Order: sequence, then C-alpha cells, then structure tokens
Amino acid sequence: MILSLHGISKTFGAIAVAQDVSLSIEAGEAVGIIGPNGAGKTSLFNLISGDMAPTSGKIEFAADDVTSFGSRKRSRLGVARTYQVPLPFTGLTVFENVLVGAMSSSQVDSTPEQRSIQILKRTGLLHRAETLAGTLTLLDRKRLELARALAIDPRLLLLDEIAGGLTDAECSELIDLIRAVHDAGTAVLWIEHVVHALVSVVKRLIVIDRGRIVADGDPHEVMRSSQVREIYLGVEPDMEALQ
Ligand SMILES: Nc1ncnc2c1ncn2[C@@H]1O[C@H](COP(=O)(O)OP(=O)(O)OP(=O)(O)O)[C@@H](O)[C@H]1O
Repeated sequence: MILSLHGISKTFGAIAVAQDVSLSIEAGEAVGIIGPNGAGKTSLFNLISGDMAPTSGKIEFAADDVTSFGSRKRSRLGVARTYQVPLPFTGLTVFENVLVGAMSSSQVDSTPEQRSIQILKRTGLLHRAETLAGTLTLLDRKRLELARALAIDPRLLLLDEIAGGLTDAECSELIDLIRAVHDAGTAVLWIEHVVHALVSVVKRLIVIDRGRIVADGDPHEVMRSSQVREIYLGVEPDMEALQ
C-alpha cells in the first residue's frame, strides 16, 4: 500500500470538509475522484499532501506515519501534487521552474539539470525550455504543472482538475501524458469533472459528497449507482462517456 487514510476528519468550526475518511491506494494504482462543487475533494488533497493537518485520524505513506509531517517532508518522501490554479514562478523559464523541483529530489544517479531535461522531454516541453512560464498557453501551463510535480520523482501524484478548460484535442494530449506517467509505475490520484478523461486512465472511481466517501469501485458501476445519480440529480454527469 502506498497511501492509507484511517478515519480522517477535518473541521473548520461547524464546517466538516472531511468526515471519517478511510481510504487505501496501492502502489502504482490509478484512482479517480469526483464529487459536486464544495464536496471536499481539494481539501482531501490538502490533507494527503500535508498542506492541511487533520483534526483527527491517521495518514500513512508507504511504511511511514506521516500524519504530523508538513508538505515539504511528504514531498521528499514522494508525494507530489498539481494545483487547480497553476502557480508557476512566472518570472522563471520553464526549465528553471522544473529545476527547482528536481533539486529537491533525492535521486543520485543524475544531476538535477539532466533530470529536468528528461522531464521536459517526457512532458513535451523541451522546445519551451527557455520560455518564461508566465507567457505559456493554457495547455503548456498544464504540462508545466505536471512537469513540476514529476520533478520530485513522485511515488504518488495528486492531480487536481488538471484537464479543466482544455479543448478535446488538448485534453487527449494531457491524458496520454498522464497515462504514460501511470504506466511508468507512479500511483495517480486524480480529481476531475471531465469524467471521460478520468475513466480513460483509471480503473477505480471514488465519489465524495459533503466530506464523505459515498462510493468507491469500478467506474461504470459507481456511475450507475443510485446514490451517485441522486447526488448529481439535475447535473447529470458525463454518462455517455461510460457507455
Ligand atoms: N480553510 C478553510 N476554511 C473554511 N472552509 C474551508 C476551508 N477550505 C475549504 N473550506 C470549505 O470546505 C468545503 C470543501 O471545499 P473543497 O475546495 O475541498 O471542495 P471541492 O470538492 O474541491 O470543490 P470544487 O469542485 O469546487 O473545487 C467548501 O465548502 C469550502 O468552502
């Protein structure tokens, strides 16, 4: 098991963003997460990445109890994430942005510069290496967000709505990249409203509503369950993608 959450809860006063969440992800597994706006999906990522401490419960990553670890320490262990709103260092080049992450990786068989070049190749950004990050197109900003996360050589990659705002063709390019990352052995936990993008990569789908996991299993079965249909009543999820 690469990640285990045991009874994780997080409250802000009367608001519960996570309620007794228990969840396990196998090494190398790809899992999708969906749920209505405000359900607590990003909060769950904040709890896993160490950006937010739980009110109660325990989080294990690989063999370590990381509950009290902050985001830097978890990142050094191999937890990487992308953010819904990418925040690259806009005044740095694409190469420099990736280099910042590569310098904190514990790999010793290559230099941070070599690894950065390798990642830019993998993410189709090599020809943009010297471009200032602030001037990139949306697709390239998403690629860079992914590249920065890959720079730490993660064992678990958390993707927060990385496909949002892309055209269908751009979305397919990004899906291919994510599939390649997963195929190379990295566990992927992916929040996305674009369900057809998700199910083209993941074999397991989790539904979150009001801070709780309400479904977890085969994507087709999960999407057909009456509970999920009820949650999405009036906002029919992307069912055709699953036919
Ligand atoms: N630091 C905080 N303080 C108070 N409330 C918060 C905090 N962070 C999140 N929330 C609340 O927790 C709830 C869950 O938010 P979260 O961003 O996790 O949802 P989400 O499922 O990712 O939504 P979306 O799909 O819109 O991104 C929301 O009601 C949000 O306002």
